[in-house]
Amino acid sequence: MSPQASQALPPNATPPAQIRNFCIIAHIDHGKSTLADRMLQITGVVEARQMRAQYLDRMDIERERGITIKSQAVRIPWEQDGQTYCLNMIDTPGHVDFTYEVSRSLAACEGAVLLVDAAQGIEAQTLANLYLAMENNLTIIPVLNKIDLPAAQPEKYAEEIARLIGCEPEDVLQVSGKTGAGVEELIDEIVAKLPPPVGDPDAPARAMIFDSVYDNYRGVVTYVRVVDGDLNPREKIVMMSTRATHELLEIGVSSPEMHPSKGLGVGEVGYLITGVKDVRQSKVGDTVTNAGKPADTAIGGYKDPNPMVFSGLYPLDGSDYPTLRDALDKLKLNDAALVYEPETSVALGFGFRCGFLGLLHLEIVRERLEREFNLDLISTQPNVVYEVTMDDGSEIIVTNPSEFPYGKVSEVREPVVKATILAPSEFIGAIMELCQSKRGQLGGMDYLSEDRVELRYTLPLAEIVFGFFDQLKSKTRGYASLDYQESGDQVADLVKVDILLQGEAVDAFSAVVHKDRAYAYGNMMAGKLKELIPRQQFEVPIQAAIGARIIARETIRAIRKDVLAKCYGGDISRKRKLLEKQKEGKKRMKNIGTVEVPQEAFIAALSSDDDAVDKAKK
Ligand SMILES: Nc1nc2c(ncn2[C@@H]2O[C@H](COP(=O)(O)OP(=O)(O)OP(=O)(O)O)[C@@H](O)[C@H]2O)c(=O)[nH]1
Repeated sequence: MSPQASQALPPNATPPAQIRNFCIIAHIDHGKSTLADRMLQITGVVEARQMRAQYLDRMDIERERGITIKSQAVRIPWEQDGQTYCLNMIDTPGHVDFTYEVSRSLAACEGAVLLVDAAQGIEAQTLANLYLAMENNLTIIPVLNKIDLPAAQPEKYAEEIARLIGCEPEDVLQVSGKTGAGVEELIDEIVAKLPPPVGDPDAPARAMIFDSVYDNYRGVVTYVRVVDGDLNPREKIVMMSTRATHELLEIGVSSPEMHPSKGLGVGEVGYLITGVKDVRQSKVGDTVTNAGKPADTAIGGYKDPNPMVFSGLYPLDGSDYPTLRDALDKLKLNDAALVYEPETSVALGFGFRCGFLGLLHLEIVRERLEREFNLDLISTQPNVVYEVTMDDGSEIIVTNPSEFPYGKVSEVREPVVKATILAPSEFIGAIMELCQSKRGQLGGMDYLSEDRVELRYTLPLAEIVFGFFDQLKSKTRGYASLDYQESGDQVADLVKVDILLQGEAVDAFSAVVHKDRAYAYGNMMAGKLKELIPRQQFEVPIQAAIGARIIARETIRAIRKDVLAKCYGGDISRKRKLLEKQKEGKKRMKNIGTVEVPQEAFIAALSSDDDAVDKAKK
């Protein structure tokens, strides 16, 4: 580096030659967090006594479910050949719903540790993440983990990895995050193999945001990787996608607690605090530059988060609606991908239609609402976003099946994904059958070893949303792994099926399904409701319809439920008690026209698990 260049660096910045930025990519449960923890311990970043399992996963839900939702960076010092290096480990979220965040974390690195469980071998997510890393031109360090396990087969899987990335099996390192074996050698390898970051220290500052987290006390903490120039405290910075200007109140590095610094130079990774209160003002993928000396072009690859799956969320108890609204407002501060708007449903009352990145995202949001805000919620069947072109050329975006237009529709498009499925080869037939039944198109098939195969399919996202993963697991006795990425949309023959109670459509049960599946859906829903809705004093027809055409019908016969039937003799207080109880129960009834439907019936009919149906029948 020239002396001039080093002058441009803020006083405490590390010269790029001594920096290594890396991440760990792995399939879920292959031991990424355990390895990251061990690295922090071995390098003395976290003292052994402070160490708690999965130091980097902060949220309770993350720790309980053992999954990593939010990415984060840690600075790790490392001595090698008398030289002190500064390693930045960027933690990537592990689940398909967060692919965009993964890709931004990767873009902040020069290299990736490809971690594979030595007892499991390569899985679908290993591949998906590897492809993303290769797209970002990262140097890959292949590593087998959990070599302490008796079931480990390091030779077999080293061969598999070598064949995949084109190296020798001997080049695959062997470590155990649990015992610490091989971890020091791995850190040495990171320093030796990964290229140092390259950037222009004299150019206007450009830093990429790869994560942004809401903190109750400090507001939004933004994690960045500086590409060119430098950022210093008290400067005015600009977010290039929105042109919004903020003052840099604090800048620093996390190791892993936050330490303020005098600035960040080329190749460095750290955090910024500007006092903004909403992660939407500090978006992942955006470029930060200096307001006084702004850069002309942003770092490529920025994308707005795009909700892929929608579902209605309703409080079980209508009076909780304001609490739900406040809770969503609070969660939004920490979750740039969550969108919602108020919605009313005849069946479920007041609630919100919410958009999520995927099913896991939906589950996490729902769980946080229930746990952190003490809410009981009903969520409607998740659906994807449809684009409808009408005969007159107008376009409608449908995020709620009950708004799907009738008649005069010229074309409907639905989102599709490219799915990678990995499984033992004995299951090829079962997997193909399943994918075919879900309207999948085979894109290709490769053998990773003689008994394990990778299948690539294009599938409608809507089919994946409807329990695909569970079916895949059960058809392959749990051996298959799945990963998918959005891949545009396709024209499809889709119709809306309405469910009518006594001639009145119940919005919560409307669904957009493929034409060939309409009868099956109609019959299934009508059958389920017949079991769930108690008999009334009059006959109630349950019908499934496409527009005005009825495609399925069930009938609930008339009867009044006589709660006193079992009450012989004349104990008036007992009788009164039973009648009171019946009245109480009626409060929990929703009226669809003149039909009274217990809330439990809605929950059970909307839920896919059979226990709920059994419970509601009791
Ligand atoms: N025997 C053995 N078990 C390990 C090792 N590393 C991790 N494990 C275990 O494997 C399981 C998964 O480890 P995690 O570190 O949570 O895996 P992860 O890849 O971070 O998982 P996600 O965050 O869900 O992606 C845990 O039960 C660990 O205790 C290892 O080297 N040896």
